[in-house]
Amino acid sequence: MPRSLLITRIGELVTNTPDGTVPASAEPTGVAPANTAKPAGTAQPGGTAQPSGPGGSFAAIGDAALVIEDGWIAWTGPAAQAPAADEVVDAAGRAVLPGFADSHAHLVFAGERSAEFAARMAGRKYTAGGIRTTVAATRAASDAELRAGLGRLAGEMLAQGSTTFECKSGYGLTVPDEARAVALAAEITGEVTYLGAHVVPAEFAGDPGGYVDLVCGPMLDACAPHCRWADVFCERGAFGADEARAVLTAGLGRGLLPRIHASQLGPGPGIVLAVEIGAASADHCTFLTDADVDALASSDTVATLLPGAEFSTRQPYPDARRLLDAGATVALATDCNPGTSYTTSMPFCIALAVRDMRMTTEEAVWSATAGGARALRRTDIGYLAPGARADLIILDAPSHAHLAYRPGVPLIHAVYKSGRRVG
Ligand SMILES: N=CN[C@@H](CCC(=O)O)C(=O)O
Ligand SMILES: [Zn+2]
Repeated sequence: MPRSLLITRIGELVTNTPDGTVPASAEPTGVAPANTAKPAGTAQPGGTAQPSGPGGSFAAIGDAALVIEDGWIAWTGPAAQAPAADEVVDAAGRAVLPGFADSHAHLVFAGERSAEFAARMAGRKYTAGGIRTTVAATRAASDAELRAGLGRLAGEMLAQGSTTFECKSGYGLTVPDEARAVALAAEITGEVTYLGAHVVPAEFAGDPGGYVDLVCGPMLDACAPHCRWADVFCERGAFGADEARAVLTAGLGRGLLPRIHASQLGPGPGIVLAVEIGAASADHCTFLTDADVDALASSDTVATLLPGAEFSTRQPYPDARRLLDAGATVALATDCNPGTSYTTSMPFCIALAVRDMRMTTEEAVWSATAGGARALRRTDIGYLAPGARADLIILDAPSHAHLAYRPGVPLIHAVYKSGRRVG
């Protein structure tokens, strides 16, 4: 018999309905379609779920409980109806949420670029060229140094409630350095992304086509065994549409699913390309055209917004409302990297999204959990109902809204991954 754990006296249990269905054992209330603006609802027991939008729904139960068996959610519902279990945790009125799914992070690097950040705050503009500074430091670092940095950042993420995170290469840009980056990333996450096409390294400045050939050929061969995803920075100063298509098509040929950095620094072809090629996600989406919004709204490609990057580069935030109102699925992620967004905090990104991108608290939490799961094409995380992995967080607060209402405050009381307490 599997050992069971009951978490009870939950003030607000955020369940989510990522696939548009209502969890069988729960009667969620306070349900707001993730794709429409709704006032914050207070979770209460009983009531009826509203039909969900194409991007799934935020849903929550008040005075709730959940049961974990063998690392999976076995039951959710009103605390008064909770079944007995081998162990009991008293949440004492705290909120319980699915763990955050951070679907965009660059964690394998050495050095830091605080001087570049300070110069930007003093008025200098961000350019993709800063990436080369980190490439030089990363190439010079030992495996042990890179592994230590990766472990530190992964620890920060877990402590702030990210139970799943993606990790890209992209600061090596030689065959051995990229292969080393993805191998190190694979030691700590299953969501490893090959980003050999981050920028053209200085030694290929006179031969960008030669670099794309390397990325699509020997570098891909060396990296593919460690990766699930291929990515490309499709932007002026990095790679154009044809090069991006070549890289993502080559990745598909090796079984790597596509995702893309698109329209971060200006409007460009990346979002439409992402939809055309069936990418799981188009990331940044800071500069949107009507065609971009239409393409995202009529596709399975998630728009992953990275407000930490706009915060740290002092750019305008992406227009989340326009995407949501058009029916696109929106995810939030940290974009943790030493250049444009040196944060590992999903709560910080949620606060920015609510305060500065006019997302409701429900939409922001859905996007940071179920939205991130969608962006990673995962059906086992991002929600809490039978069938979901028991990846969850207990907040030191009675409701999810506190994540935006109390910005900068460490609100993560406990973190469970596959039913085991890890933070
Ligand atoms: N835009 C491309 N890559 C990173 C920035 C990397 C850097 O500046 O080091 C990003 O997602 O923002
Ligand atoms: Zn990025």
